[in-house]
Amino acid sequence: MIHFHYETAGSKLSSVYSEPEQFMSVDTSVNANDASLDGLIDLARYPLNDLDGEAGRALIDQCRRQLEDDGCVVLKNFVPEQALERLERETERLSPEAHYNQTETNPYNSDADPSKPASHPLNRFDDRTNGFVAGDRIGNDTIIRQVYRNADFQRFIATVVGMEEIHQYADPLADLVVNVLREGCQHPWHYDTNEFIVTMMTRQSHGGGRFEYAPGIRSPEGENFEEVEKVIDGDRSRLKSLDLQPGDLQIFFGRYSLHRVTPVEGDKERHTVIFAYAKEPGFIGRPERAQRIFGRMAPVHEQLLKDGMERSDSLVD
Ligand SMILES: O=C(O)CCC(=O)C(=O)O
Ligand SMILES: [Fe+2]
Repeated sequence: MIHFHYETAGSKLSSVYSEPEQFMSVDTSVNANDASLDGLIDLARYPLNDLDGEAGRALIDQCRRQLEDDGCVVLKNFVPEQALERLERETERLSPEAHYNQTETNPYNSDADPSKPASHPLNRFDDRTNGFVAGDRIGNDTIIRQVYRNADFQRFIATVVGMEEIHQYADPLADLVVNVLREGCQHPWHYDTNEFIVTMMTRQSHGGGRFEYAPGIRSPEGENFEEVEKVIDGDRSRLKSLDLQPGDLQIFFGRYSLHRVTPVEGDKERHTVIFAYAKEPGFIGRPERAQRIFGRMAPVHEQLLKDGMERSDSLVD
């Protein structure tokens, strides 16, 4: 029996994007591990299949240290050269399925606050113009889903982020998502709802499309609005900018680090894959969010909407 977990006000691991895949399908069960990482990941450099070995432990240590230092770790060329082309073709093939939901958002994905000045971060809205390919469009035979479902990969991520275990989302739209940025499109300054996300770039644009972030600019102790306002005004003094390349894997704690993807220049799309995991099994994003982000719901969301609305007052956006 599947238990549903809703995003609640206190929830740290909620779905920003995606919604589910074939909910009842055995293939999507938690901890499935039906495909080897051989050839998909550079296991010589990143021994995910031997994390208890010396090299594995060194890798974990290094990732943890970097995450502690600035909430972000990038594993360059995680996907080896010979698999890159297949990977790029894969998201290229999937990208026409992207749903574009052009909206204006502030960094908090919230309403404006008229009691604050126009310059206040809560009142700073910018275009969000990226598209998302939902998880149920990403088949079990794809490279990216094989990586997503792989037990060694999951164990690696869990160990690095310091969680006993992590689980695939039970949400068929939000579990695995391709983020598509076309020419002129951007993902403006924001925080993630998820405590951490794992992304893999599969295609880089000719220009722009840079990932920029302000490490740890806010914390559970405070929003630090003053500093956030400076960043939005163009102060780059505390920013880090990543030159992500296809095949790089990024693990990022986006809840405390303000971040954005700058506008894409040129006619080549920028693609990143977003792997979403949760602390508990059975996690499903809110139906309204699925509708907003993917332009539709999965059957499981419709069911939740029918059954669970009396709990809606405890849900946040
Ligand atoms: O595409 C990326 O590099 C990251 C996008 C991002 O920040 C997000 O989807 O929340
Ligand atoms: Fe983000």
